[in-house]
Amino acid sequence: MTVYPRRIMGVETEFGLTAIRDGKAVLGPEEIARYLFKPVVAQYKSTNIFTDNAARLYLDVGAHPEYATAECDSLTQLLNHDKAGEVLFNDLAAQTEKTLAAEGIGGDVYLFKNNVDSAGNSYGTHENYLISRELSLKNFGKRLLPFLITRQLLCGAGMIKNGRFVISQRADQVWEGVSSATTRTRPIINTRDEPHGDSSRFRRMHLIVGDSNMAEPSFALKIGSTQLVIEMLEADWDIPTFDVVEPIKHIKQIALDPTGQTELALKDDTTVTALEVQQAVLEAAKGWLAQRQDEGTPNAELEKVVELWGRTLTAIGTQNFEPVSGEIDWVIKRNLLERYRDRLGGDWNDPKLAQIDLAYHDINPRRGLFYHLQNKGLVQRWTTDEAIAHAATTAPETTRATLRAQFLDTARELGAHYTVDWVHMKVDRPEPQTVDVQDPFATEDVGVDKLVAYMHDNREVLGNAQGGIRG
Ligand SMILES: Nc1ncnc2c1ncn2[C@@H]1O[C@H](COP(=O)(O)OP(=O)(O)OP(=O)(O)O)[C@@H](O)[C@H]1O
Ligand SMILES: [Mg+2]
Repeated sequence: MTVYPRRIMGVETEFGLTAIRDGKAVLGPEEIARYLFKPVVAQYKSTNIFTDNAARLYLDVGAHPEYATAECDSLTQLLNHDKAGEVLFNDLAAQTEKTLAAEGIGGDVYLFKNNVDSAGNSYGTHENYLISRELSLKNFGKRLLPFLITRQLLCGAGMIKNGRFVISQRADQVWEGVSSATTRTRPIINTRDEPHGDSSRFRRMHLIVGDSNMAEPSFALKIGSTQLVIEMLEADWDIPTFDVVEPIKHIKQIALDPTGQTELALKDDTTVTALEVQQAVLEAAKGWLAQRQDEGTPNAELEKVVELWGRTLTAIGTQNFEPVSGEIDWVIKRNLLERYRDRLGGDWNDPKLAQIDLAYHDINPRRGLFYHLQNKGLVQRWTTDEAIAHAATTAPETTRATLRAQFLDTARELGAHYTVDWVHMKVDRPEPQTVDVQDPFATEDVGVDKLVAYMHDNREVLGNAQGGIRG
């Protein structure tokens, strides 16, 4: 089986959005979303565009703006591009506040990187991992499930729900293990076959089970641990298998139990705890990493992942969370909420606590509670502001995304009439010319070079700078 130490990955994040003036929402959800996208529409005539860093920024049906990172091939790079999405949306929010003020509507615009709004509606954070076409996704997915249902112990974002603290926001929102339908049955692993690449070689595995993360180390642990498990399964590494009878029932129970002691019933009539599953997978990952090919995500980064993974499981086992209190989202948030709860009289149902819960996810670095903690040095960094700022303007240099960025750069500079998606790039004039890059690992492509040259050669007759973009 092909093992991909260098693997294409992308993360899609939907955001919560509202504009508040004097404590009240000033516009309906769809209206405020339209305001947020006004600068995008003014520039690109569309609410579905590829940005200069080759990511996709769009407004789907409903009112949750989405950012899908460009294709990345290593962990910290993906983190930088995920955080770049916050930067771009935060800029749009600032512009929207100015427009609202100018129109006499006023209000502060809030974007929340979380997964549940105050009415209980859920929106997603989707992880995409390239895997080989040789794999049966159904089988592969089933073997991943025990890890995925317990992964929330490492990287849940936590929230108050029905008067108590739960460690994951999304655990309640998935209804199935592995299937091909997204909206109707919300499977943890979506088998819908849209590889965005050569379908004879690649699959794109689409996971919808994770929470959005604010803390950089939590994001790194979520993606890094998953990468290691995928590699081990591809390599047929000796990784313990757990035939869990009812994974979906357990995922909800695990969210309620920060001790990790939830008993998972196995098909051989024995049980294992959620924490034991994670410990067993971590032990296997350590062995794997010791001989892993140093490609894609550097082994040095994955060693940091494994170290944090171990420290987190120890914290859960001993219930002494001090050693991870600046790294794991649900732990950081629970500490914060408990401090306020005690001050407010001890009731988890206090509406002020719900506000704090939400304010943690505010992406505005000068206002959000998470950023307040990070700016004070109470939350640890995995990357730097400089690297994030670079990712906000520059496509990943090591994947197909860099080709898309070159194409967009020329097309936009010369005012070409063009369309683009993950695979295709097309210029309409003077004659329609389409190039597809079916290999997401490619950083050079003769067809793209020719298309760029074609635009330069025909700069006088390229179009009227309308710049229609297809997602
Ligand atoms: N071959 C690939 N393997 C893994 N990930 C990929 C591949 N090609 C693209 N991606 C990533 O997949 C994500 C696709 O995002 P997009 O929002 O367009 O998702 P979708 O699932 O195709 O569509 P939608 O969200 O509209 O249903 C991006 O983050 C992108 O970087
Ligand atoms: Mg999407």
